[in-house]
Amino acid sequence: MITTTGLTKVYRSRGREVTALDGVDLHVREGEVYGVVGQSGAGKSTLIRCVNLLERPSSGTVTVNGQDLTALAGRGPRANAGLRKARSHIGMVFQHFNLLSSRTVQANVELPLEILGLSGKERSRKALELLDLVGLADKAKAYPGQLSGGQKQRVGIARALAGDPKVLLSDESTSALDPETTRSILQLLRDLNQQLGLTVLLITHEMDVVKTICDSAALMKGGRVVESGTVSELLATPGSELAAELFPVGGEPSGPDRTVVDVTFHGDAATQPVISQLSRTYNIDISILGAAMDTVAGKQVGRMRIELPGRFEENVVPIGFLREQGLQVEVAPHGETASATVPSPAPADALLKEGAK
Ligand SMILES: Nc1ncnc2c1ncn2[C@@H]1O[C@H](COP(=O)(O)OP(=O)(O)OP(=O)(O)O)[C@@H](O)[C@H]1O
Repeated sequence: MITTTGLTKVYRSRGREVTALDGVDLHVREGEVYGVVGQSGAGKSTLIRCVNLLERPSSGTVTVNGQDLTALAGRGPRANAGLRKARSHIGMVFQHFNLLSSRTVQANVELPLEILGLSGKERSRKALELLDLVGLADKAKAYPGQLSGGQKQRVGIARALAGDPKVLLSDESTSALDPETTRSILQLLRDLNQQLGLTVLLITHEMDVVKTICDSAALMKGGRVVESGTVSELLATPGSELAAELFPVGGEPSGPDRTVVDVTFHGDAATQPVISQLSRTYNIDISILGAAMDTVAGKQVGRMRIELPGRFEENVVPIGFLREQGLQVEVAPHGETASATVPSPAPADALLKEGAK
């Protein structure tokens, strides 16, 4: 539904150049909720603004619903009309709502419909229908100043849906809201995604947002996408930074001569009693050092850091057992769990690398 290829944006101001996007390839499938995360300055806002051509990329292409927007942007006087039309099918929701305070809630939702040239009667019908969809039918005549932050964002979402978009772009739409309101807005976005088959591309700096509603995610750093995939794929990727941030597990080994293993559960494996099976099969005591379980896209997933008695060489078979159960298993290198007291001869290091594959 959304594809960017080699998307690059270089800002030039006062003789300085800033490369905000550096060859971004993004693939968002139809009907999915896709989250882009990254630290401040990573290029997230620039990316989302380039997707609907609010910002013109320096190079690369943006295709939305099969239409190359970058080609539309460059073709003479009629180009803008084509781009405006294409853009009307891409809704956008903003962090600070961007509502007009002098207009009623209904008139705010009607604004894009005025631009699309709908008659007064049609505008009114559509706006009321959209306000009903976002749970604000009773606030049509209120002004934005009379609404809570969550209600204002619902108006913003209703307005974004006015052009019957296939795609909704959300730029930190819950960052200005408290946790409970955030949850209700995320739920609304999820409901709209499912009811209307809406594809949602959102940018956020909150991992909880990704955990709550995203099917897929990408991590941006320095204008590049450094990791991307479905949440399940990311969890199954050894060393994935996104997976570790989504399910952070801590915990230090209780002493030397212990093997620390990070186990990722997802899919069917998440519901199997693997830890007790492991303990019974090999007659070993297992300590849980840390764990984070949650439901992502309706499926239980999580990570657990466990400690097995003995060094890695003595645990090769139990670790193999965990892998056979379909679990993602990573053996923590000695240094990472601060077990500096554990001597680490070269052959064991080689095994650790093998074990961490
Ligand atoms: N209009 C502009 N002119 C010059 N530089 C810009 C402009 N907009 C963004 N930048 C620079 O581009 C880089 C990426 O900015 P961008 O706002 O896309 O990052 P971000 O990941 O969205 O950050 P944040 O989470 O803080 O909004 C930054 O170095 C920023 O200073």
